[in-house]
Amino acid sequence: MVLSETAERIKSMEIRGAGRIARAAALALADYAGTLDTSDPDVFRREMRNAADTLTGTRPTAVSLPNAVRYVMRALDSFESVEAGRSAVVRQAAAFVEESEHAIGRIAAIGARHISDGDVLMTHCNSEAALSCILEAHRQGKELEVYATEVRPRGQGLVTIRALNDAGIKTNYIIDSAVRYFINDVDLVFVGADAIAVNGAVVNKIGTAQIAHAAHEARTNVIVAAETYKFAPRTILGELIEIEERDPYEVLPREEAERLPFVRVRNPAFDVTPAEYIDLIVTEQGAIPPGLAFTVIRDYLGWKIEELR
Ligand SMILES: O=P(O)(O)OC[C@H]1O[C@H](OP(=O)(O)O)[C@H](O)[C@@H]1O
Repeated sequence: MVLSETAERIKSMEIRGAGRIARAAALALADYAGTLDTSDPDVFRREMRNAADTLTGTRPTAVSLPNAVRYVMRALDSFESVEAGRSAVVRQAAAFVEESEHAIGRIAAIGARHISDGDVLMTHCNSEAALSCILEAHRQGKELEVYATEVRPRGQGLVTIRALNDAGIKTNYIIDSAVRYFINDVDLVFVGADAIAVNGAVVNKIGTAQIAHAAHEARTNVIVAAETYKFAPRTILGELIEIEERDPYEVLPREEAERLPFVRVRNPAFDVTPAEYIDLIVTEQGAIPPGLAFTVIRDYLGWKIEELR
């Protein structure tokens, strides 16, 4: 697939989910490296950097995307020839995809341990990582019931309830604003993440913070399932994670919006849940309290203190 096509499919959310976006970007770089018709290493490196920038510019919040691109582009830190560079990019992209898919399996195994037989769970949006924990607990024979939210305006909850239905899991499909209405029936909230900051704050689909707040009030634990490559190294430097604000016409059709000149439609795609509303973060390397997020960045994303000077 042409790189620009992958970039467009990520931007339009045809390719969505922080993990899927990361894998699609890695493979797009590998494909692109194969198409570059040059024998000049400098031209090759420049064109690959342009491609990397195109991909990372598609969705600003999910740090899995720049982390994946950075991981693949490390193949070009030093290479003797274009052919060597091309092969290195393809190998690095394949390695990322394999590790990313393996991570989901590890997260499922670790996350399922925190789900008890008879639990009533709540999940939000469509997170491959969070869903893998729920499906694994079900596969282990644990009796489960799930509340899944609709997730306005793009309706990712439909993807989730289809997967839960296909697995034969008793599911309640609710509108986003019904979370606090049902939260007292829920034993555990399980969600994914698009980014995790060094202080343990979790960026995820809009509405997650409200769910976590309602869960905190109801003394219901909140578990976040996320691969280590969703942790955001640059938040160590105090950088904030950009919250993507998407097309207002996803919320209100253009013809209606144009009849309301005094109305501005706001459409943030994510929000930030403070660490104090998160009880556990399950990664493929193990489960940590949000206060230990820095150790993941230090130990798995290669960011040591000296690199920040
Ligand atoms: O990587 P996985 O766990 O699949 O998804 C992580 C998060 O990415 C999704 O964002 P979007 O629907 O792509 O905007 C949701 O916010 C989901 O929780």
